[in-house]
Amino acid sequence: MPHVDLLLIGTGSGNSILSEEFRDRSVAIVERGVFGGTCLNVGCIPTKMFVHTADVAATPASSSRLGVDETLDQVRWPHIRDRIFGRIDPIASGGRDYRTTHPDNAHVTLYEGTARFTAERQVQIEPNDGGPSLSLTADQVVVAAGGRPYIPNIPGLADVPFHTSDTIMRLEELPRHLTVVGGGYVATELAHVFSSLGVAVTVINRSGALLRAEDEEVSARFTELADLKWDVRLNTTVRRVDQHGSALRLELAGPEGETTLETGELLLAVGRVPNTDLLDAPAGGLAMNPAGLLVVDEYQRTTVDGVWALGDICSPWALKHVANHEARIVQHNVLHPESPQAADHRYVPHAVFSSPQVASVGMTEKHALAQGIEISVARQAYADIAYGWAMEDTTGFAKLVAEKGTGRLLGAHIIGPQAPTLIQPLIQAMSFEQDVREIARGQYWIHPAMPELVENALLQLD
Ligand SMILES: Cc1cc2nc3c(=O)[nH]c(=O)nc-3n(C[C@H](O)[C@H](O)[C@H](O)COP(=O)(O)OP(=O)(O)OC[C@H]3O[C@@H](n4cnc5c(N)ncnc54)[C@H](O)[C@@H]3O)c2cc1C
Ligand SMILES: NC(=O)c1ccc[n+]([C@@H]2O[C@H](COP(=O)([O-])OP(=O)(O)OC[C@H]3O[C@@H](n4cnc5c(N)ncnc54)[C@H](O)[C@@H]3O)[C@@H](O)[C@H]2O)c1
Repeated sequence: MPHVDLLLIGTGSGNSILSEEFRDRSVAIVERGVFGGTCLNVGCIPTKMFVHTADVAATPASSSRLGVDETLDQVRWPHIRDRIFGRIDPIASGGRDYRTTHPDNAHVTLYEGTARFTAERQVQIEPNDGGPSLSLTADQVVVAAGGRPYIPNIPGLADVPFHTSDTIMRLEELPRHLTVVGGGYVATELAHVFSSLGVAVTVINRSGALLRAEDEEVSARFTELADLKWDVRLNTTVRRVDQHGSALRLELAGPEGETTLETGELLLAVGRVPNTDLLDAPAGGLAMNPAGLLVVDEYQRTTVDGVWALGDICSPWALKHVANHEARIVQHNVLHPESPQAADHRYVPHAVFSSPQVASVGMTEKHALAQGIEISVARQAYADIAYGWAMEDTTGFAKLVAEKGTGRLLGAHIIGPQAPTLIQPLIQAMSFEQDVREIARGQYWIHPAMPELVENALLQLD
């Protein structure tokens, strides 16, 4: 049975581990899908390329309030789709070619197939081309096998065509109507994309608010604004789906009782599941938590000696910046076992690139109160800063949660233009434990730029 120094499962964030310091080690990589993983091929990168395009397409709809009357003449979907994937696909194949043919990677073998544990640090690989399976052992294993869309158990689903985030971005043509099931990141980002490109969108959400995990005021504002653009059905579930001519017919149960809805395309965006089942983690001795994530300690060590994990296979955040951070930790710890580093998960921020945009770090007001912390809460509207006047923004705001007395920032939540960019100084403040008074007063804030939103929010804290 072949043996390698290092076995890497998954080429998303895991692929970045192989620096030149690994050149004297034999390495095997196993990848069952497209080289480069979720973020590059079907996740962050294409979605944000579509989101930017959608933002541009949506501009005419909001420009008349500034006295500029614009119209959207045409959306050329095949051009947009092919422009985006015409950039991404060569990066994925280039990454694969680099690992398989470049002399830098003479010590690396890429196996294209599915790895499944058969013992500790031992896998069986089922090649994608149907060839004979192969077993492999390794001194060290890095599991970076990510996750995939969760497919809910809806009667009739197996007999109809439906989409997940893996497929919807490659549609042949735009439908007249799209139904999105879910109310989280993927649902709200892709609803924005398709509605801005001219598709009528219905969002079906099981709970009573979109982006329900956000601070309550942010989630409520987002839901209120979404309702103005999309047909939002809250507290509603899909009971059944059937093909009806060229359309799909959904049977819904919601506040109005049982209703039906006809739609051109169906997008399921109801969360993701880790790929631990495909790996047969228990056969490798790897412990999982109740959510199916691999159990790791602060050094990203699994429960088996010499086996490490990173990213969506073990991380409750399922965010690319977290996977990247964990990849750097694993890289260091595999190379320098004598001085291991711990991952820093203290203040993990996130952003939702919908319309409006949302960004958040740390505790919501509700979480802080639940912990019995005495808090000061500040709210600053975009409408009350100079750049907000320039944009005629009437709905965005920043909300800060700080500990009373100490000046310690506990959480920051922004909804509105450029929220993911505006929040960065607050992430920095929390990570470096800066006093909010010092950040507000101890530096210049460019006038009249958008970060005055953050400055003014900080100045309001008690
Ligand atoms: C639509 C969408 C948009 C997103 N947008 C953002 C965003 O804006 N910002 C952000 O921070 N995050 C975003 N994310 C999340 C982000 O993409 C993931 O957190 C990140 O890509 C996870 O990286 P990973 O390396 O853990 O896993 P992946 O990139 O999923 O890599 C895992 C790889 O392992 C392979 N694999 C799995 N099982 C096996 C096996 N048994 N054998 C061999 N290979 C296997 C898979 O084929 C895959 O290529 C988005 C996700 C989606 C779906
Ligand atoms: N901007 C970003 O960083 C970004 C963008 C997209 C995805 N992601 C990552 O990918 C993950 C997956 O995104 P997502 O939007 O699929 O998940 P999510 O967890 O954000 O949202 C899932 C939604 O589906 C609903 N839901 C769950 N089970 C359901 C069921 N059985 N029936 C009906 N509704 C159900 C939930 O109430 C929620 O509204 C995210 O958690 C995030 O980590 C990140």
